[in-house]
Amino acid sequence: MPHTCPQKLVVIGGTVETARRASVSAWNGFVDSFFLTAHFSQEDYPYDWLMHWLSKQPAWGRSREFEITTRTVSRNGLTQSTTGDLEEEEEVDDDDDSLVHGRRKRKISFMPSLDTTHTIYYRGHWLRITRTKRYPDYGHGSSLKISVVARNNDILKKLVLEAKREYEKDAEHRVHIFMADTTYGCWRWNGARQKRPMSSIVLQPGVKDMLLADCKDFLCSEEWYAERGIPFRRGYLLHGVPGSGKTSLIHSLAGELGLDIYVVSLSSKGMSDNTLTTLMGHVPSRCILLLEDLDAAFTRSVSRDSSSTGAPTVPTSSTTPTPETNDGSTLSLSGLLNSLDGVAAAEGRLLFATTNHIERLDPALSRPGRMDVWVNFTHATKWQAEGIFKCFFPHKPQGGVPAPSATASSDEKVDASQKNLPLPKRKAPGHAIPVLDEAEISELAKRFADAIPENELSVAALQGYLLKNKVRPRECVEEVDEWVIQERETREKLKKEKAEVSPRYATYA
Ligand SMILES: Nc1ncnc2c1ncn2[C@@H]1O[C@H](COP(=O)(O)OP(=O)(O)OP(=O)(O)O)[C@@H](O)[C@H]1O
Repeated sequence: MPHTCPQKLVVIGGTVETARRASVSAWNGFVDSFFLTAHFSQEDYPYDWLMHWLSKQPAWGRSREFEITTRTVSRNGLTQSTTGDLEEEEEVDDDDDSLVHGRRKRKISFMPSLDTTHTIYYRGHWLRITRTKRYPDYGHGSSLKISVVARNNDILKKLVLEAKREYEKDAEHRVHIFMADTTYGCWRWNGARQKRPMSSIVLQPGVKDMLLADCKDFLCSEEWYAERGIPFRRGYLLHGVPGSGKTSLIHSLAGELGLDIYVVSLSSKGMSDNTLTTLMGHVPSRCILLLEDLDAAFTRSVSRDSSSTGAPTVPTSSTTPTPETNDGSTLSLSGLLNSLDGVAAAEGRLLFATTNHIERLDPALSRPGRMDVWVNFTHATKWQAEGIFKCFFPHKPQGGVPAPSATASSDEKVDASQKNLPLPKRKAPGHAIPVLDEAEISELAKRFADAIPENELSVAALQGYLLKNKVRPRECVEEVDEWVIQERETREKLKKEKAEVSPRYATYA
């Protein structure tokens, strides 16, 4: 019979497949009965510690199946972004020529491939490691399963602690940033940035020290708060003109205090009372929670300039929710207040909020208890202009070694023997930066500050000008008057253009 063969094959194939599945499930049952198993979800830190630890294990050299990636996959900061050529490199090299051509070499990582069980020998035990996708349909959310044959879970505890220690050692010089994902109501790791030295932020004398001391004092006062029944939280409101260093200061403080930053943009699409409450419930106890552009949350104005009305569109009564807006956002003032103060809100977090328009904030939001410390950021003062100039152009002091600069990298050291040479050059990517002596830098910085009008231009604008002249300290000072005139003209032009588009702007500006 011509039809018998395929039918037989189907039956045989089915039987073999059923037998295979039965044996796999029997084997898994057998293994599970002997193994201790720990699960780690991507949403939580231990997952990152272990992925970091795994990526460093020499055992990967012998593994027959693994994933190689250059994409940013976790908050451990080991992997770099975007695609790269595998044969090209293994590490980023600071002296690399490719930097000159605007392209950094990619760092590659070995990771356990998905749905494959890997076996690694660790402290006298064989670990079985499996990474799986938790939400394959959505393309995110991995989890890690580690099984080991052992009498108790000591070995797993040791493993997690070792992975944590290694992770923290590597993360020491970085600040991890997490962004709110309003679609899933969770936090997504967004990258790890090099810590920014506090010395690179130029503010009026005493401001940085005051903030740093306040944060440190708060972080070690948990008992004090508990004894008095005060919620263990502190809020800082940084308000003022754009480009004055609010965000930079927060990043710098996070580095100094060794805290991660959790960023919420309240005006983002899909933000609602429920989402915000869920997010707040998942903020860890010691971190910086950053609410960006607090005033934009309720105006729903895309523009942050003075032409928007500024009037909150929510009723000032803190109990009435806002109607749903076009972008699906249903965040209300009461929702925001509840999520900041509610039972789900994390204890021990430092809340930083930034705004360019403090006058638009509802008093309920900025009252003490929610925002305990207010700092006003203005346009650059002469004092700041002098400070930022000195940051850009470190001097060669009496000893011959240039003072560390905020913008100088560690390889930008000048040998003491160069002390008496005219204009020694410092190495920088593609440039030679002249190192002047202290007296000359001080004099140039003073002249630069004299030419900068008090409280008129943003520090960001000064930084832009200095960046353009980063290898020309003397010329930079000679040409600064001309630059100020140009800046004023540009601003006037912009103002006029905006006034034409929105006549109301002229009134406010
Ligand atoms: N006071 C400052 N000291 C050093 N650098 C500064 C200062 N102010 C601004 N800058 C520089 O200007 C740029 C913008 O600064 P930043 O983003 O911190 O300003 P911001 O006040 O948060 O602005 P916005 O309100 O628009 O968010 C950064 O590159 C930063 O290095």
